[in-house]
Amino acid sequence: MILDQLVNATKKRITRQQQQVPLATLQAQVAQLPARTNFAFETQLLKPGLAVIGELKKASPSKGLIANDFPYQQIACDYEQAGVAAISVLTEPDYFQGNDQFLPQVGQTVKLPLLRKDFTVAPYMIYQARLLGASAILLIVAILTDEQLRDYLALAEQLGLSALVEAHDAKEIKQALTAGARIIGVNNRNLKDFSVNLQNSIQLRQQVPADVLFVAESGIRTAADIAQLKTAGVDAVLIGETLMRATNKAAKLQELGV
Ligand SMILES: O=P(O)(O)OC[C@@H](O)[C@@H](O)c1c[nH]c2ccccc12
Repeated sequence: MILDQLVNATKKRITRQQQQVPLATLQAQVAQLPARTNFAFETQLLKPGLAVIGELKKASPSKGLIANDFPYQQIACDYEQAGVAAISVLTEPDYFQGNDQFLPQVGQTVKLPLLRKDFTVAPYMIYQARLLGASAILLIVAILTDEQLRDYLALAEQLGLSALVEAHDAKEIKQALTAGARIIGVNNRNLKDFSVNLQNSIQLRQQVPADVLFVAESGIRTAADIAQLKTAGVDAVLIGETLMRATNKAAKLQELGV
């Protein structure tokens, strides 16, 4: 199963990194940073209207290479000018051709809050996210225990990071809510078999109370998709491939009607 492979690869990578730079070093570095309390990612999604999170993703396990040419700083600028609320940056190297350094480099280029899109499996990665300049991290319910989910949410909060908690079904939404998630993303792509169904986020919308932000993720391609998601009352959409493949990001967003 792909999700297991992603988790295993990430655990290996982080173990290796932790041997080179121990957790205590990252903690000391974070302690030197000014406290951050504005939770910019969440603030952006709270604004009225449908918020768009544009994703920087060169490749993916389901689609292979998406962008041969990947001028990520330029794309980030284009996203910002096109009016997205935040940018999701894939940092996972083995399957998504991401890189941790995309975060600080994109952070230098745009003012928008950045989501570190990776498979968070250790507190180490949350300290990394803060040091790399992210405003938010991704926590995937399916790969964490309830205890980890709660602890990682608390750590993120303590470091001034928002957390997008990703669920795929009603049970996982309940786990996310119980853990105290304030932003829940419902993935339309099943990370176990890659199948995509836009109805997943639409059908699950009502499982999330109005005071928790709801993000519809994956497989969003057309104005009709956006119209349905708006009717369902989602707060935000996370769009990767459709925007990555569009030469003119602003025109694509206009076409989608967001
Ligand atoms: O490219 P798409 O179909 O628009 O999907 C974007 C985003 O939802 C997807 O990249 C994603 C959703 N959850 C993830 C978890 C890890 C990596 C990637 C993802």
